[in-house]
Amino acid sequence: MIELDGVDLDRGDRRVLSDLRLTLGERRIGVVGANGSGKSSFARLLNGLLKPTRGTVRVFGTDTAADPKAARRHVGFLFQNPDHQIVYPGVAEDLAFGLKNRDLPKSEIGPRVEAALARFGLAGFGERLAHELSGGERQLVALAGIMVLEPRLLVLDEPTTLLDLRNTRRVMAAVEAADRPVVMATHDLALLDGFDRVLVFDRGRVACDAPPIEALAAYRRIAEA
Ligand SMILES: Nc1ncnc2c1ncn2[C@@H]1O[C@H](COP(=O)(O)OP(=O)(O)OP(=O)(O)O)[C@@H](O)[C@H]1O
Repeated sequence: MIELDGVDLDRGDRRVLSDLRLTLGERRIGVVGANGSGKSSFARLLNGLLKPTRGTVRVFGTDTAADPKAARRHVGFLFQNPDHQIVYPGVAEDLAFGLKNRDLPKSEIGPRVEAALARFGLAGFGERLAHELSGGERQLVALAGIMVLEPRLLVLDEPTTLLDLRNTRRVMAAVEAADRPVVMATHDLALLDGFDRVLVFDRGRVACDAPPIEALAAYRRIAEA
């Protein structure tokens, strides 16, 4: 599903990721690490938002640097702040936007938008204005906006950071129910319970790559060192 081969990433004049060699195929993959350890940079490599300085990133066989457009079709990317994602004022209008861009016939767009909203507990929200929704509802709209495009993989960059407990639970229930693989960067270690694999980043390198209990223990050791 995801292959990183000898990947370095420089941002500005700094090396922020070093020599990443990873093959990822699990259903739920967590990414943790201190502030500035490289989690967001790693997530952004997966859909071609950032290109490696050295090495290759392949997602479902697509080289994200050579064909970022195809990479973005494969990978639905959710930002920490849904306001970076929601483009149109109306909820249904916003979800329809991505589908129109994909030249879907008009007759199919409405039903697909309705179905995506219903799936995230947002039935009846189509005519609401996004800026009038709560932060958690907006994050769910942003997630529905990605899922409606049916990407093969979801990459979520700290999707619950702005949310209260109730909305965190709603977003995580939606993530758990997602019928496709998920890569999620987070500072909230409790969310990784039940994940298959967790990567612990430390200063741009993968310091531990293990199931949650072992990985989170390693992360705590690094944080306390
Ligand atoms: N546009 C940029 N130009 C230069 N350096 C950058 C840029 N964006 C990020 N960095 C640096 O890259 C490093 C990794 O940042 P990144 O955002 O990937 O970390 P992170 O683990 O997601 O951090 P956080 O937990 O704070 O979100 C940091 O040292 C950061 O200062």
